[in-house]
Amino acid sequence: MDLDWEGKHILAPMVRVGTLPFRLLAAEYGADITYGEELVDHKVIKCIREVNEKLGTIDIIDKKTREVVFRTCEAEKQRVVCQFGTADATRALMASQLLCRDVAAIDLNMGCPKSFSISGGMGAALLSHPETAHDILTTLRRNLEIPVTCKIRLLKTTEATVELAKRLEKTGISAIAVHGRKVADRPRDPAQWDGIANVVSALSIPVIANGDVFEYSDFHRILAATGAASAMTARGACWNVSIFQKGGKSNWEDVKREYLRKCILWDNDIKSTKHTLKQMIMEYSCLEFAEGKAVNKCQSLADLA
Ligand SMILES: Cc1cc2nc3c(=O)[nH]c(=O)nc-3n(C[C@H](O)[C@H](O)[C@H](O)COP(=O)(O)O)c2cc1C
Repeated sequence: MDLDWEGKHILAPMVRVGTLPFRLLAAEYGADITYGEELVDHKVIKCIREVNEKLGTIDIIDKKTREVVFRTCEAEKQRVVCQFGTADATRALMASQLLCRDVAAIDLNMGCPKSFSISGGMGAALLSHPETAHDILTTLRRNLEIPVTCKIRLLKTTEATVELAKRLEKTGISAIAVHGRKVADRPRDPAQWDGIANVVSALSIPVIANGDVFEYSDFHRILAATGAASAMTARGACWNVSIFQKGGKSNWEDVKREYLRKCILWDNDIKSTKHTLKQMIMEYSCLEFAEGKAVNKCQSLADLA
């Protein structure tokens, strides 16, 4: 069954941030669809799927190291999207098959500009290899029963972006997220909402607009400016995940406390927990102050608590 992609407020994929506690908290504040952090296919195909009776979760665990690569639970099954970093259709399918019964959709990352991704032919490298992206998406579409989507950036020209988006649409994907920046742009460069609007005008499938949603009212602004079906936020949510709340953001201290409470409840990875807390502190305070220094020193969730 397809997901409804219309009028949704969406948590963007974020490495080291978008793990189970963060996604559940986003949903509690009002996020309709929550993307997990990018999972690299090479890593996932070395994993097994285990039911964790103690926590009530489904865990995708590395066979050798027992590292939890992805953790989810029944409560988010209808809204969690699993994003893959991949450059190969067979590997992408093998990785997807391990967890497709536990998630609402599978997404292909076509926007990550980091050298690790690009050098492996993943992320933004796929923007210049549409034939590979096409191969991956059609393979996933033909073999999976859940919706398949992808997330792109803008290309150098409007024509190129629209041509790519149309080509991807033909693979039968359910929706496409467009981050309104080019590969060379910095996060602080303003997102080009008009670039997203051009893709919306050219496609029939739902477009998810992404870039510079920092307040609840920005969801409506970006939808009005682009004509997109739905809107997605990354940094706005990372800094204060209560951005999804209609009545305005909650107190930052309360959000941090609730995030940590959920991390303890779901036994979240300490590195991911620290990283996320540090992102929050950097935005609203400073890592050099007592709290930031204390978080830096912590080695366990108990220390953080
Ligand atoms: C901490 C962080 C991690 C990110 N990780 C991913 C990722 O795993 N996959 C992805 O497609 N984009 C990733 N992005 C990009 C965001 O999903 C989003 O496209 C970008 O930040 C623009 O949205 P914003 O202006 O709301 O921040 C990440 C961004 C941030 C800030």
